[in-house]
Amino acid sequence: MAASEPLTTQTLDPQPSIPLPLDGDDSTIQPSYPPPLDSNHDASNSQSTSTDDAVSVGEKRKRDDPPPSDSSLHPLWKTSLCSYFRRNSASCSHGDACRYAHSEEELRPRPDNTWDPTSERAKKALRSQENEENAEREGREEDIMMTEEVVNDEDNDNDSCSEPGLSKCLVHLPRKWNSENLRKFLAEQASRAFSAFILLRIFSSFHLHSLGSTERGVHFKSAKKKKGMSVGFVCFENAAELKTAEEELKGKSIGNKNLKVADVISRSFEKNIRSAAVLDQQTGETALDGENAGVSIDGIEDGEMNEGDKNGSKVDGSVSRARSARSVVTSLAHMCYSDQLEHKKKSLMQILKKLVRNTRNARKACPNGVSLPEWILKSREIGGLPCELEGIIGSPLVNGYRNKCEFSTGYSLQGKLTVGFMLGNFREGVTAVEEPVECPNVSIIACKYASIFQEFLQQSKLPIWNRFKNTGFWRQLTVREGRTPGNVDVDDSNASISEVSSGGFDDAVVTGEFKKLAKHLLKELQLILHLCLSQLWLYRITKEYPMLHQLMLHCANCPFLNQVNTLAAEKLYSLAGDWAGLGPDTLLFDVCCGTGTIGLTLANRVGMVIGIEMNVSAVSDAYRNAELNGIKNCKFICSKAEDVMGSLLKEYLNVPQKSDDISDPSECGDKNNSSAGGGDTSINKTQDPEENSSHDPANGKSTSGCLENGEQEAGSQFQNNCSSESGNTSFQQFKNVVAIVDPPRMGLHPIVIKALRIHPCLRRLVYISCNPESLVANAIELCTPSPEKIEKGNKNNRGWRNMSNTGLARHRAKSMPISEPFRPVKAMAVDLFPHTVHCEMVMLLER
Ligand SMILES: C[S@@+](CC[C@H](N)C(=O)[O-])C[C@H]1O[C@@H](n2cnc3c(N)ncnc32)[C@H](O)[C@@H]1O
Repeated sequence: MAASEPLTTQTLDPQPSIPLPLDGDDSTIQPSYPPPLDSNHDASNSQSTSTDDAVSVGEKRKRDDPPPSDSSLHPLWKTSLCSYFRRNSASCSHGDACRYAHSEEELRPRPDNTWDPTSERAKKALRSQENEENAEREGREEDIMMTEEVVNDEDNDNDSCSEPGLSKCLVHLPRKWNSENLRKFLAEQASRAFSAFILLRIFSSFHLHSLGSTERGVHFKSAKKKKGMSVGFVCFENAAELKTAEEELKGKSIGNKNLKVADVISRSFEKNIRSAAVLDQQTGETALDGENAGVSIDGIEDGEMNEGDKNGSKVDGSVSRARSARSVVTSLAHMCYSDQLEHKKKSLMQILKKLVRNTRNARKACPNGVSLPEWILKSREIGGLPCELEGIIGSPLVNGYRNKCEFSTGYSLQGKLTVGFMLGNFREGVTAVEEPVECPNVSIIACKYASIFQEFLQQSKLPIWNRFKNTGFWRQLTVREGRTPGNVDVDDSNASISEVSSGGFDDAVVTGEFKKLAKHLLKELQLILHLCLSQLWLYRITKEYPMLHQLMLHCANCPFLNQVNTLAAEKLYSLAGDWAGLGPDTLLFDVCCGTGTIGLTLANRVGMVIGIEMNVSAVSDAYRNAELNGIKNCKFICSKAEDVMGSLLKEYLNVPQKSDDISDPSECGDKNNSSAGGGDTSINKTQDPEENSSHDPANGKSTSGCLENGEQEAGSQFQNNCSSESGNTSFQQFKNVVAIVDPPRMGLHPIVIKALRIHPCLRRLVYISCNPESLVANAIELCTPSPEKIEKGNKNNRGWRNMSNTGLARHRAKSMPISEPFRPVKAMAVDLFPHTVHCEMVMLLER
């Protein structure tokens, strides 16, 4: 029988097709393991390729090969369970020669250290991983570290708790609730309890002593909750009221969440409160409640506290043991750096495998007769990866690498006014702030700034920001350090301190405080660090300037303004440039270009760079950087990429394009413009780049803008004059068109993906990703072969709301206009964030 000829009898494949759920996916896949052990066998195919293997139903193919000796073991030998064993049926006729394991004991781990997913070992590992994750999640939720006062301005003194022990915190409340909802809920519990009590009295034969209505149910003195948070704060009149409430609330659930009552331990905030109170007298604006101010909540028994704790000046150890700034901000810091890199590489490999599984599935879901792309077939040879992951490049600087740190102001678990990192999410009731000194990613300089500012705040007349009440003055300190590329020494630094609202604070007091702060900072910095503070920005966050973009224009060459780890970013971008295959005849699209670093650093290797970026001030920085570095062949379009990508490709590549054709790339650059896009069924029409494009030279009111090199000042209104002068910048000049995309965490907009995919002239795409999950989702759309007939999207289908990103991508791939798919060629991880779980990845896609 020829290898391709179908068997007339059923072949009993030792690896039957077992649908396996995809991670978070709504579909099933065929297991990809084990890859063929020899060239004649495809384990995923139920049809044998070997004539000798053809057997009748119920019989297993026989192999005469003796079992391999240990030294010649194939890496996949016995790494999957034999189907006979799994089915508990008669013993396998291959006996010891069978390539599949006949028992759990015989089973070997796979080369990537995973177990056959059908094995007990794999299931156990999965269960324990899930348990760990649940425990971690629950642990996170239970750690409530509210170190801010929760008294609202409208609350009166009568609401405050006379004793700290009478303050409790309710956990797992609906986020949308406010104080009113919480009070109503508690009141309902009281009336329900009262009804139950009456019924009990009526129908019960036994006598319920002297319980009055007011003694049952949840009665409280005050209850507060802020929308968006999952915790609320309740204060009780006396111990009896508290005890009854705890009993009533025990075991209650709202939605699918079990209500929990957690302790509130008051902290000694008097010192801070008093200093703020001085201000109150001056301005009459902030009424801080010294009695009730600054509560911190955790689940610690009084008995566990030492003397200091009982005074409220020191919090118990267990919360701080569970969470620290170091563990929150740098969760891998407990590993040595080489282990961190290995850990990241392994997780990236797992994520990359999803590209193979999902693309195979997307292809399956589509069309008849479209064969699997070569890279999917080859993936079996490289452990299920879509392409080689060539390795992981470590950060040249492992400690103190962040050149930008944003520190919050707040109270520590000990009630100390602190400048540092928050220990968690405010919505879950965590406002505790801890100093950054133990976080290895923060530089000594940044830590010093934080501590100097913290010192200043102890005696400032202005209060720090209260997240619960949305009041206060000092909120955040941003420290940026200028580092010349290639030089790790700090040569410049600047600090910005944001105050949130000066409304209500006396102008003279504010100005006085600013002066004092500047003096304090300069004195301390010169004394301690012999450093010169080049810029001190005091930000007033107002409606007009919700977010001022800082400029640091002091570094030589092209500063990597948008990246927090300059040296590692250099490596990342230079790799992207190397993979992009650039030359003087290359037109480079730098999509989501930020301050233009990628395009600017590669400008001398290409004919022209077109950067696309939606952030106005980043574009302005890009132009300044270009000007500073004398770069003339870069244009930056200030717009959302989804609004202009299609029209820019059309404009600069000047090629006829029909979306329902696979256009011939050889036609690129020699024809007049014609309509791009069209034929789209998956994307809402109103999002279509053709319709939405504001990149219209004639449209002066456009939201997008374009700065001609060096011609605009920061923040000015951009002229929309960036159309290519057809003929001058048309494709004829550029034989090679490359896109380097560096999107934000959520990845590229579907319209951008579609525009890149359907333009036949774009043969190479370098994808830089700070979130490999979204890279995989985008790559599914870019790489899934086109069906013979595209599916019409159903506009009324709301099922997408519950789909995973990869599920959505598969879905969209089905209705992608017919076009040549890309294929993943190679990938490389670059670690920009040592000690954290984050890792950047570069992938080269070609067609
Ligand atoms: C990871 S950063 C890229 C940094 C950039 N490579 C640099 O050197 O500055 C992502 C950038 O994408 C921009 N961005 C986000 N959504 C965008 C969109 N829809 N269109 C264009 N730019 C976008 C962000 O403003 C941000 O500057």
